[in-house]
Amino acid sequence: MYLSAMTATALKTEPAPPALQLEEIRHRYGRVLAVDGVSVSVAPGEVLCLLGPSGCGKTTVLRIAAGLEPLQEGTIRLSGVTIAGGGVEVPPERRGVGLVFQDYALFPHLDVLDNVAFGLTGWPAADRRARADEVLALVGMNDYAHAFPHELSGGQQQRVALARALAPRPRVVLLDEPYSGLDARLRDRVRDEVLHILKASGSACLMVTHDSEEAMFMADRIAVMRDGRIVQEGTPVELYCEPVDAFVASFFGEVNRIEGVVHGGAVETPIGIIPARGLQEDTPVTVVVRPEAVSLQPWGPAYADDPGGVVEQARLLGRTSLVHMTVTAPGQTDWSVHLHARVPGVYLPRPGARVRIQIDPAQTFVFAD
Ligand SMILES: Nc1ncnc2c1ncn2[C@@H]1O[C@H](COP(=O)(O)OP(=O)(O)OP(=O)(O)O)[C@@H](O)[C@H]1O
Repeated sequence: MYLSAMTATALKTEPAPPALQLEEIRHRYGRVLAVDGVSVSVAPGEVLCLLGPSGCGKTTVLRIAAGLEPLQEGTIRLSGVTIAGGGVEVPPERRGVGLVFQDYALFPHLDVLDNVAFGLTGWPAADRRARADEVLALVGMNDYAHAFPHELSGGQQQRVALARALAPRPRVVLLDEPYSGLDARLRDRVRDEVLHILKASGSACLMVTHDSEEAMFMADRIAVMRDGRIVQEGTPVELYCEPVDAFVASFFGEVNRIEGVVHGGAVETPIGIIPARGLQEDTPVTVVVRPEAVSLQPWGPAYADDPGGVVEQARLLGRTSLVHMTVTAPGQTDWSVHLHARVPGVYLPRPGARVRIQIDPAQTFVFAD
């Protein structure tokens, strides 16, 4: 086929529209403003996780994207085409979107195979069967092809629901806590498989979770939500290493918090002087220190001027050990904080032992209160 030079240039330079784009979504349940101006886009082949605590509005965003909740305000586009907003409202079954929702149940009167094949309308019979078998094998459920949903555990039903959503190779997949019914070992395997399936299929995925580790495992980008709004969006590395506030920092694992006040561009604390760039004199602040930012060494006389802690408890958690300490400011007896350190491997100093502490500044943050 002949393309004019101009068309060819346009084809080369025109970026593909997002597979899914939500713009300024607002949603009320009666007087509750559940979603307050959420905008996100997911590129083809990208996995974006909405991460936030219970009640922050993330499921509502996903339900609106799916069409399970009518859009009240905003616009939704699929590959650049408006499917909801401005008087348009395409019903869920015509959006070409794969859904795995807690309440989007399997069809009770169909067996597992037929549930999975259901969405493959228009496929030749042999291809439907082959594709259904293929996705059931991917989620480890091909032995149950002829079982009915009521004969399966919650976790097994969830795997079938995943297979059903992925079978038609949709452009966009919406997942709401898709692994919540699975035990830890199965969850690790299934989510690993789902990630590979999504990446191989090129489907864009918007996933909701309250579990930061799950979000970091799955996501190319994460949008953290609080009270109906997105408070920070970025790659997992950006969110972990440059959180915008203590809420985001603490969402990526338990943190130590130390209250203080900025003096001369820094905050003096029992664990040392922490730089507080860009914050005004006398600003009350919270210093956030990840437990993995704290490294420990047995105490020695050479460390007399360094911050030191007295161990209260030490527990092995598997790959890491968690050490609870009281840290007292050098040269003072009545200014101390309780601090947790997470150290690799088995490191279990006995209660009462003195340890020298060092803090990794890259994992220590100062936020104005
Ligand atoms: N059908 C409904 N009717 C009334 N209020 C609702 C409804 N669904 C959700 N809400 C309210 O809207 C807010 C957001 O709920 P949503 O389920 O979207 O949050 P979430 O972040 O997904 O929480 P969870 O992780 O617990 O599912 C909450 O305050 C919730 O109580």
